[in-house]
Amino acid sequence: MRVCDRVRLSRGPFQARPSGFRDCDQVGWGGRGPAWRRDGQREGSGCALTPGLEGRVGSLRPFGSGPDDPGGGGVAVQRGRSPRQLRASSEVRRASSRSGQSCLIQAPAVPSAGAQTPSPWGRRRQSRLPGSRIADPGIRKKPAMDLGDRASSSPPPNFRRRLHFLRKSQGAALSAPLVGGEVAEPVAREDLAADPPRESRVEVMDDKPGPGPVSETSEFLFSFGVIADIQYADLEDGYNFQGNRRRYYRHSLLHLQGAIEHWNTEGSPPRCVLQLGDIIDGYNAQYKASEKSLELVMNTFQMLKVPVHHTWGNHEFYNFSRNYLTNSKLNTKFLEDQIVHHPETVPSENYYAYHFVPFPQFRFILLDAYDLSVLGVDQSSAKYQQCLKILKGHNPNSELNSPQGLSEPQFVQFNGGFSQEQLNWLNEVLTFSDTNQEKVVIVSHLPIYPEASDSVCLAWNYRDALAVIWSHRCVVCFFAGHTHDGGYSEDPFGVHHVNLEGVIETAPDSQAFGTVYVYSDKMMLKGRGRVPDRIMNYKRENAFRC
Ligand SMILES: Nc1ncnc2c1ncn2[C@@H]1O[C@H](COP(=O)(O)OP(=O)(O)O)[C@@H](O)[C@H]1O
Repeated sequence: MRVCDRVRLSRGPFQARPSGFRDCDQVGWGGRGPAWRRDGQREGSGCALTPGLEGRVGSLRPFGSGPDDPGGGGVAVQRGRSPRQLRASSEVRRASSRSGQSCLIQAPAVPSAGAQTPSPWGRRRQSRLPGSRIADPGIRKKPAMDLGDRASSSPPPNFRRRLHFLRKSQGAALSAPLVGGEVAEPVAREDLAADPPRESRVEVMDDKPGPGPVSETSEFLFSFGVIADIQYADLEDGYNFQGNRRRYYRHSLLHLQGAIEHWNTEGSPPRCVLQLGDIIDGYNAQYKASEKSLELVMNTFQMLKVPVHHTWGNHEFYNFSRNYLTNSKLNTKFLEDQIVHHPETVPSENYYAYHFVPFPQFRFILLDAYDLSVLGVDQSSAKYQQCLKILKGHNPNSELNSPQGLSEPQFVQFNGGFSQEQLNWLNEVLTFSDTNQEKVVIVSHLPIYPEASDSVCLAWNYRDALAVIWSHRCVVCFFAGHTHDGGYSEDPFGVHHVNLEGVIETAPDSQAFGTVYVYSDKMMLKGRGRVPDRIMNYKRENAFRC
């Protein structure tokens, strides 16, 4: 990867102080394309060039530019390349949009994760989704965005030293991670493996080729399960909003049972299971079946022999208020880890987020992607008014669930965002993990990386979350649900973004869950059914290679 000519860190009201910002070449973000209405008619025109890539100074419009917006830790990268050069150098990929829109995503000029990471099972897997609509090939330019004060923000601490180090190291493989601009000792393998099972094996599904030999130096440590968007309801099959994806409301419970049976009988049981949100469907509320359905699904989870961590998604809020959820079995905060003498790593009660340690030196962080949301909050509350203002400020549609015409299509009612308070807390936890050489896995219902997700499904202020994560070296991967179609990308800083395929849109003869096998040098997602396998190497140093 090339070190960019210049990197700018845009700073807004975002208070978290990054412990060091890594350089990157270019980051691509989802654009907007023509929309198809339910009746199949097309609305709107061709795809817009990705915001920020059309000017000579690449820019990502930072969230939080207004007084009511949270965050503002967006990044601006890539200078001195014309739109034509950018288009020529960037792989233009098409991705489907759940809104029925198609969009073009400008992939980074650097080799993308899909290209860098050899497919573990011999096939190259992409985040390109089945059934995607192809975007209009005509690319419409938008005027460059005004960065205002942010463009002239000073670079992060240690930036110059870091850049100097990177330039000096061009061509040389960096094996040691950076901490605060200094070269740190590599994490010793022994440190990672306090008491791991002495085995190096991965189960292989019959329908997939084997993963190939696991390196002899790679030591298996532990595993965990992942499952997303169960959306159970006692209803006949239906369809998604666009009417093109079948939803198996009843069968989703059987899929869950199958996953639990699998995890319960694995030779080396997973340490825990991560439930990525939308456990029951919003339709339950209409039929006044919310509590009954939740009970049914939770009773099924009772069969699981290991702890389950529940994330909250939009469908949780269609069924229940935030207050209700806080006092329900869906609140698994009691499983949190408390770090003695580090009160800054204790989450506030204002959002549903916590961290835990399933295995020594591995910290998992569960985030609340609806911390800023109009869902589940009392409409008379100040928070509701604040969130509605943010949403309406970015979405002028009368139907706030519609992304039609939006330059930032993630600003829809069924999404939400992270408050500054939560981002500051995340920054503190990641700082602790950096200092203690921990590896971190982050979980959220909403995805935050455009390359791995439909742009309509991203968290409102996904850039702020990325800015925090990218300012630390400890994060290995970010698991999200919500899209149902799945997706994957390794970002330029070596963070693997996995969007898990949703159970609700999984046919009865298939499956949708996975087990992640954690090794001393990588994580391997073994997908079941329509969940693809992934190898996620701990390769943060790649972000600094030329
Ligand atoms: N393009 C859209 N325009 C208007 N409403 C939409 C649109 N997409 C989704 N919705 C509405 O938003 C809500 C959430 O959508 P849904 O597809 O059920 O979300 P999820 O993918 O989380 O299951 C539903 O009430 C749905 O009707």
